[in-house]
Amino acid sequence: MTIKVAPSILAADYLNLAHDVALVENAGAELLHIDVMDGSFVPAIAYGPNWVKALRKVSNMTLDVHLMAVKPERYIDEFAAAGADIIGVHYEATNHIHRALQQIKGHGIKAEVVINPGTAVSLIEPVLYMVDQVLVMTVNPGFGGQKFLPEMIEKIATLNQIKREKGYDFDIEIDGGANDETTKMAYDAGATVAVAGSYVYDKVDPAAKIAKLKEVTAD
Ligand SMILES: O=C(CO)[C@H](O)[C@H](O)COP(=O)(O)O
Ligand SMILES: [Fe+2]
Repeated sequence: MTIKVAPSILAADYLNLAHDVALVENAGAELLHIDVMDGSFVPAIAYGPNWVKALRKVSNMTLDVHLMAVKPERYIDEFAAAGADIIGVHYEATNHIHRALQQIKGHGIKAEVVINPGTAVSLIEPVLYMVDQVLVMTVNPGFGGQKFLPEMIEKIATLNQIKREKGYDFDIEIDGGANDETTKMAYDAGATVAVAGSYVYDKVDPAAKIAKLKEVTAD
């Protein structure tokens, strides 16, 4: 087994997005990570549902939508209709995380709960029975190109232990600062999906970077 790779289009060439997406799909990336930023939960603004609709037309990859938005309930239906396969909502962004996850599942797609570096795994334990994926932020959300926080490895191990003890089968995803070294560390702790933005889209050879992530996590 190897880690599944989810290139983040935040680091792609926006004017040649179709090309950059095809490149990672042909290189074996399983998911495409789409960062949605509302200018409030995080300072930046990025990618509305029309982008997901357009990407759906050109890609068969699993479209992995990371909603960095306050009250994400307001946007779930639109992103599901646009063709998202997975929608992730931040624990910190809503008073009603359980209801938001129910809303996602109501569309027949995968539901993901996301935690910031400052949020403990114990806070999301009550919803772990109902999620398909847990995203452990390995940087503070909002920007690409930040440094991986090694302290987050312990959270991955804790989630992996809960998964085994309770018989859950959610994926564990990391997002932020992924490279071959940090992805290997996360994989060894139990991560099953790595989002990689700047590491993959380094303008040199995205296919080689994906191959490297697969190589270092090959069992
Ligand atoms: O959610 C995100 C930022 O909030 C991005 O997915 C993340 O930053 C990916 O970029 P990089 O791999 O360059 O760290
Ligand atoms: Fe992200």
